[in-house]
Amino acid sequence: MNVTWLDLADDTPFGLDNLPYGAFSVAGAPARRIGVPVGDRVLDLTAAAAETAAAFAPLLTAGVLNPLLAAGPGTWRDVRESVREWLTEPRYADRLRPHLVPLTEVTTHLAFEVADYVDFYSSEHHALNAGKIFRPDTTELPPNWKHLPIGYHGRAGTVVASGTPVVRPHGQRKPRAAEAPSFGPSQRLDIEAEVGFVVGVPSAAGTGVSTADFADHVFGVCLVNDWSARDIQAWEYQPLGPFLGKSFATSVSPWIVPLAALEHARVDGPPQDPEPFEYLRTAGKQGLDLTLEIRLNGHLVSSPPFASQYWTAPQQLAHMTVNGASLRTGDLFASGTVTGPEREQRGSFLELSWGGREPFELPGGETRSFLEDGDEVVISATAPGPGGTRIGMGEVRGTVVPG
Ligand SMILES: O=C(O)/C=C/C(=O)CC(=O)CC(=O)O
Ligand SMILES: [Ca+2]
Ligand SMILES: [Mg+2]
Repeated sequence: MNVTWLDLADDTPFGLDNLPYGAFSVAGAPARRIGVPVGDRVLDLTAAAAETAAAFAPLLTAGVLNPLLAAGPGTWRDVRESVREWLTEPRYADRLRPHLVPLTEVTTHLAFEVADYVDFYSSEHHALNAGKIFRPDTTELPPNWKHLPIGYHGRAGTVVASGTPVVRPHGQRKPRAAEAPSFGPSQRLDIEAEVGFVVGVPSAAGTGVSTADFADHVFGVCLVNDWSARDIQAWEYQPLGPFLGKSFATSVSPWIVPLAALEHARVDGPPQDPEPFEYLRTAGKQGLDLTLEIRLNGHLVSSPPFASQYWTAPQQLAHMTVNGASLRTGDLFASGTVTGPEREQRGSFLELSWGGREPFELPGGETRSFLEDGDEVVISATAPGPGGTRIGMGEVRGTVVPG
């Protein structure tokens, strides 16, 4: 649907309306470069910017997106417009063709150096399910849940690139029926399918970022798998919240989709009752109609709808800075597990197997409650693009290896 000198399939997830950014290398040349997937290739943006003597070329030589993230919305727009121009105007074809690498030949890496990492808890369906499973006497949301987007600060240093093997964590756990805790490898290793937001422009301590200023700070969106050891988590988490049950690995997808590519995905968030405090109010469409898919060993096990999240990303950002906490370039905040109202829209195995009490079936007759060694989980997502097209968010992949 776009005019381009490239050979692009009409239904490619990486068309000219998408143009996400990531870091990659190729065999024999380990230096990391910034790339933009288009069709079945990756444009080496580091080389293309140098080739065309673009003013922003120096922002693309660090092997991570951080300098570009820090440059802010004006530069983000310039880069996006330049890439579109390069890929549409035939006069660039000969100069840029050498900088297009087949996607199958690249190794992707963490796209940005993660500064701080925050994880929220913004799906009402997930919060209700998790409450019922972890706290069987609970039938309702916690009393604070509809007043503020609950979150916790996670471990930035263990955010890993898609494809990084996930080592089964060891820790303390105490099944409800057991008298005393025991120590060993987690027996309830799980996933959480989430959407991550990547901060570009920092904010000063003491100021806070209003919901209206979201797009002045946030660069784009990725997919997150917040690996969770449910047995370690259940024993350790009260009263301070998640600690070792979630800090061993958090996987992120390689391509960061800029907010500009998600204009057609914007939808109203669900109605909020009670009306939130002034600093959490928003106007316009602040939700995103992303459809996630979770595959276990190649089998589709769930399709969580992101549009069903109660709290939106601008509200999460406003909340995490309302106390005056500053933002840094590379901060990552994740939505929390994305779970919809239906069984086949649950974003964790905890929910799919209802705490292990209802193992779910895979094609071929196998069943699962939690992850076994060798299991591979792939979370992918698409978003509406212009004219009925779909934009690909890529995927985040990880295989469990014995601890
Ligand atoms: O309800 C609980 O005790 C625990 C919930 C979670 O583990 C979820 C969490 O990490 C936040 C989220 O991903 O929604
Ligand atoms: Ca989580
Ligand atoms: Mg984690």
